[in-house]
Parts: sequence; structure tokens; C-alpha cells
Amino acid sequence: MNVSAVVRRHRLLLGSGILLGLLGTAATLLQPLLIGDLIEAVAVDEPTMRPILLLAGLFAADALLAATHFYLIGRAGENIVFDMRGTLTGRLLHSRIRAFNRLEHGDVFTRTVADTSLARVALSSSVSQMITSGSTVVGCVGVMAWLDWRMLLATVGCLGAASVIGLGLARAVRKAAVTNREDTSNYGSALLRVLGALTTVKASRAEEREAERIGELANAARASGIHVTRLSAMLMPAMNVGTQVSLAVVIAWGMSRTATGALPIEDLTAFIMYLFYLVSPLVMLFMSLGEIQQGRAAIDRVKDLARIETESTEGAPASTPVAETPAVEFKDVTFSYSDTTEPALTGVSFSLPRTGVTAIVGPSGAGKTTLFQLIERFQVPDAGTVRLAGTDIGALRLDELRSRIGLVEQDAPLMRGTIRENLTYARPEATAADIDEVIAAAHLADVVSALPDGLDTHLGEAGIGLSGGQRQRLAIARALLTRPDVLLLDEATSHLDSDSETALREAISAIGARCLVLTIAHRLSTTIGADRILVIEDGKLRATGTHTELMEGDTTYQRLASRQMTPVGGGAR
Ligand SMILES: Nc1ncnc2c1ncn2[C@@H]1O[C@H](COP(=O)(O)OP(=O)(O)OP(=O)(O)O)[C@@H](O)[C@H]1O
Repeated sequence: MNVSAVVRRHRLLLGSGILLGLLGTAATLLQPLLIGDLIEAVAVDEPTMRPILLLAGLFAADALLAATHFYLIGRAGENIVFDMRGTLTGRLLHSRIRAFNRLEHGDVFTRTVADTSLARVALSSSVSQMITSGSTVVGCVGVMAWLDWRMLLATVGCLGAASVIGLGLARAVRKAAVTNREDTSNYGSALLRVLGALTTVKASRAEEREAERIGELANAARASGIHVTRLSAMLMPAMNVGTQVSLAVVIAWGMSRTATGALPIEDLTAFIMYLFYLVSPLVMLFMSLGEIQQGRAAIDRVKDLARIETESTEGAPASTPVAETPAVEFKDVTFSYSDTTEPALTGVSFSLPRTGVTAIVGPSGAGKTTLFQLIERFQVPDAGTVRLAGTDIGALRLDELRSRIGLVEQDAPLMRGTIRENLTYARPEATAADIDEVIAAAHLADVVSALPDGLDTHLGEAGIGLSGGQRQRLAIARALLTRPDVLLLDEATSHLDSDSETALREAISAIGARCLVLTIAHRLSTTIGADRILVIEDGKLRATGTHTELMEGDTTYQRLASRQMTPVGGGAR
């Protein structure tokens, strides 16, 4: 992400805000001089109406400028953060699964939500604060030097010492804040991970243990947060002590000089006012410098996340396949998840016709899911080619490839919303007739008509409200709505009741008549009914055939069949 380009896009708003801030600073700086004029007018008994009106006008202008400055900078900041989050959301949604899987979800959340907020503060209010406070400090010092340079030197001496302490404290606050952010992020990541597996946590009766472990992380965040507060608490008093000392020096010395007539009383009054005006912007200057430093670290984290590798959406449109072309073809495909791991698939070759049900069986970890990952192009082969209807999928446009494939995952994740919204997720423009057709094909018509609001029934989080079998059939109907050429189905491992099982089986056979159904089979009944079976073991294609053929000729299949297709932990190898 090019952060300077993001800022440049909002430069008009930022620039206007900073300009108004500077005008407000000028209005503030003029006030003590006008008060000095007023005192002088009172002292020599001249009319006071003009300085009073001028002063009132200046106060009003100051207030108006401050409010507009605040609004414009705030607005620019929101626009900047919106821009950054938009870029991040787009990059994350288009990221390569391989790159995305390497990320911690809690960390992604912190970077997209909290770090962008810190970046917003740094790029808008802190920069503007630094410029306006910096100019106030310079302006105050300039006018004070003009009023009385000797007293200015005394002031700088007292305030300078406080500023050195303030600067040191600001730096310490920044460091402590970075630690606090890391601690908070660790807490968030841990909580997110545990909440993602809440049922496992409960089933393992690990609530107390997790509460304690996460409590420790929360406590680390608390301790570092307190450290930040402790240091911040010292910043203002350090500056206040500096101001009080310089004020005492200025008043004592200034009064003695006023008594001898060396310094007019109105100049002393104006000088003291400038001294007050100087302190707060000085603190603000240090704080904004600290925020900018913090923001820089946050911007680096945001930029780092935005560098995530994305999928290429380029590619050729698919050619119209001729009838004999295989629907899916693997040619000498080898693939490893990383350079350091053993290949998940080695030299796999097969070709599948355009209709019928093909079951994939094999022990756990054999590489069955990996086949699906390659067909969907979630992963790219290290060697060999995967073809869809005769075209190398690497050359196809990604949305075209995925629109031709329907994917039904094992736990069939559903989104929030109604059944209709879930069904039409991949094809929002589907007509009522299309929906009725896929509902019938997935044997869901009875289930839907029994629901209180039919298709408009709301599902809870993750599709709660439907049984496992119904959820998977709903996911099948959703996949069918795009009229795929290939339906990839990872059969649910959990046992379905016999009605659901029969409905699912009938649905799969019927769908096999219109497209290729490739199913990872966990049940013997699926493989018995399949047109062909691929037996995968240790990442290699071991055998191909029908149930009867494989029962005669393949020992792995025989072993899996005798265990009713439910291998555990790769023990069948
Ligand atoms: N994201 C991943 N990163 C690294 N290795 C992986 C990843 N996913 C799978 N693997 C490894 O690749 C191999 C094949 O895994 P795959 O998930 O394809 O097996 P499977 O046959 O579908 O197993 P199961 O029936 O248990 O789901 C295994 O050794 C597995 O450990």
C-alpha cells in the first residue's frame, strides 16, 4: 500500500484543515498584543471600544477557526482510514490461500482495525497538531523575543530543562505504548483462537484453564497499559513545574524591571500571557511527535499486511469444450505445501469424463483435500498440469474457473441471513425457478416447506438451525445454482440419519447425470454407488476402478472398505 499516495488523495482536506489551524494560531498569538493595547488604553485613559471589539472579533474568529480545523482534520483522517481499510479488505479477500493461512487471524484483525486507527491519528491530527503547535511555539518565542529578549532567555532556561525531561518522557511513552499494543494484540489473538474452538474448549472442560491463560495475557496488557499511563502522567506535571518556575522568575524579575521603568506593564502582561500560551503547544508538540512515531510503526504493520500475495485475476476465457474432452484432467501433478515439507501429491495423473460420480478414497492425510485445492486453484502445482475441460487452469481467468466449479466443504459453512440469501450467495441474480430447481435437486423441498418462513427463514451463526445433513444439502443446492461443470463435494464425516443419508445419496446420483461430481467419500455407500473410484495413498494415485473391481484388486481399498471408509490418523498406511 502506498501510504503517501493515500495521503495525497486527501491533501485538499488535510491542507485546508492545517491552513485553518495556522490561521487560528495567528489569531491566538494576536490576543496578548491586543490585551496589551487594551491595558495601555485604560492606563492613558484613551477610548477602549476599538481594542475591546477587536479582541471580541479575534476570540470569535479563533473559536470558529479551531472548530472548522478540528472538523476538517477529523474528516480527512476518517477518509484516510477508510481508504486504507478498503485497500486492506480488497487485498485480504483476493489473497492467495497459501499466504493467508500463514497469518494469525487476531493479528490481521489488530492490523486492519487498530493499526489503521493509529495510522489515521498520526497522518491527520498528529501531523496537523505538530505543524500548528510548532508554529505556535515559534510564534510565541518570536513575539516574546521582540517584547524582551532577556526575559525570554530566562524563560527558555527554565522551560528548556523541563522540555528535555518532557522529550525523554515522550520517548519513553512511545516505547511503552508499542509494548502495550503488542500485549493487547497477543491477548486478542489468543481470545479469537479460543473462541473459534469454543465447543472443543467446553468439551475438554478447559474453560478455567483458558480463562487463566488468557487472563495472564490480559494482565500483561494491563501492566504495560499502566506503565504508559504512569509515564504520561509525569509529562504534563514536568512541563507545569517548568512553567511555574519560569513564571516565578518572569514575574519577580519583570516586576522589578517594571518598577524601574525598564519594562512597560503592558509588555510584561503580554509576555506572561505568551508564556502561558507557549506551554500547552510545547506539550502537544512532544505528544504529536510521539504519536507520529507510534503511527509510523502502525503504518509499517499495515503496509506489511497489504503486501500479502494476491491471486492473479488475469487469464484467458475458457474455450467451448467438445463432448469427449475430459471434465477434469491431472497430468503428472506434484505439489508440496512448502519447500520444507514432503510433497502432498506426487506424479498424480487421471482424467474424468463430463458426467457421473467419482469418489476419492484414501487414508487420512493421503492428499484427497489437496486435489480439490488444486482444482479450485487455491494452490498451484509445483509440476504437471491440471486441466478443466481441456484448458490448463493456470491459463484460465480465475472467476471463470471458479464459476465452473461448485465447492461443498465438509462442514458446509453457511453465512448469516436467510436460506434464500445463503442459496444465492454465488449467484444473487438467480430466479425463483432456478432456486426451486436446485432445492429439488438437493432433495430439500420438504425441509424448506416445513420451516416457518420457508426460504426466508433466518439461519443462526454458521447455519445453526439445520441438521448436518440438511446443511450439506443446502450447500450442494448453493453450489448447483451456478450450474457448475464440476461439483467438488467433501462428504461429511459425521453420521447422518438414514433419511438424510438416502436424500444425500439420491441427490448426488441425480446431479451426477448433469455434471461431474467429484466426492471425497467417507462412507462405503457412496463408493458403492459411484461410477468410478480413485484410491489415493501417500500422495500417489494407487488405483482406479469401480467398487467391485477394487474389492478384487486393491488391498488399500479392501482395508478402507472393511473399516467402512472411516480411516483414523493415517493408520491405514
Ligand atoms: N495447509 C497445509 N499446510 C501444510 N501441509 C498441509 C496443509 N494441508 C494439508 N497438508 C499436508 O498435506 C498432506 C495431504 O493432506 P490432505 O488434507 O490433502 O489429506 P486428506 O487425504 O484430505 O486427509 P483427511 O482425510 O484427513 O482430510 C498431509 O500430509 C497434510 O499434513
